[in-house]
Amino acid sequence: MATDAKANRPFRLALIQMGGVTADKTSNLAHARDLIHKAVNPQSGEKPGVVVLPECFNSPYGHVHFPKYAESVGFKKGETYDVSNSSSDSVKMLSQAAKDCGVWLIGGSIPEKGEDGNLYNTATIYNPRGELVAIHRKIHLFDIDIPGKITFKESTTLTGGSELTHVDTDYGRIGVGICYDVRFPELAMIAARKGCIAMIYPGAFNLTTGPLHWELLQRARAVDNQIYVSMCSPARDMTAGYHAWGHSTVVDPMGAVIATTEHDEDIVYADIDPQKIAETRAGIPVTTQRRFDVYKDVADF
Ligand SMILES: NC(=O)CCC(=O)C(=O)O
Repeated sequence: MATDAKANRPFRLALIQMGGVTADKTSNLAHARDLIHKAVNPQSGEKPGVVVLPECFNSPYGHVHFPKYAESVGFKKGETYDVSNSSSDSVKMLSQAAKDCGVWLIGGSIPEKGEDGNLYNTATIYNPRGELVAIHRKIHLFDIDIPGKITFKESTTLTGGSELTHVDTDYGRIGVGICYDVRFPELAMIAARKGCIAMIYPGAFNLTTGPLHWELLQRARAVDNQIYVSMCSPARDMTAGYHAWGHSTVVDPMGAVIATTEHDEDIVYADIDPQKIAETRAGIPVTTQRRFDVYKDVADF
């Protein structure tokens, strides 16, 4: 198990279950900015250290919309990215909001036009100085067909990313995935073994799979890996083309749901305590009982 993550510290996590995403990108960005400011000024309680927006917060969700809303992010791994020169209105807004509010910001996801000309579903992540420190391109595209219920094919216009994302924050290392990525247990398992204290997924499940799988998948990823797991959804809008499940949730390392909501616009807060990970692993020591000598193919990462 990797040990080179920064020292872990407790923090408050805020999930913005944003509503009112329309065809007007400018108004979506303004609303997201207002909600970030609202999230860091809760009526009571401590300021959150990490704030999360949902999947596809600046555009309607659907493959026909991605080409029209796509922006060039321009981030190159390992390089300092000058956000002030960015051509992306979304990146500029998110960077400024993270800086103004002094928080780590997992900026949901946006349709991104990559340097290779492909389109990606991309999360951009900022430190409290407003610097863009990482991006995550959704690896597993949401291509499903449940006859009579839901057919969705992100790959019509999007390309899947090919890198895992682990961000060293002031509170510890955090893994990031996007929505359908949660169905692939390898992401959370590798993140936990690389020292992540949490996996956070901006996401937008639907009314068919949401009731069955949204919470189940988060609890499964948490219990298997003894880390915090959280998903941040948009609010549900029955007038939109895609009906999101909502229920933004935080699950602790024992698999307990410690914060959640229904489907309207809301901000969900939870306290993340690395000590809870240590206690869980001491009590149920699966992290040291693994038998990679028996299933060694899985250990090759
Ligand atoms: N936006 C998505 O990736 C949706 C994933 C989803 O609904 C699922 O069931 O998986």
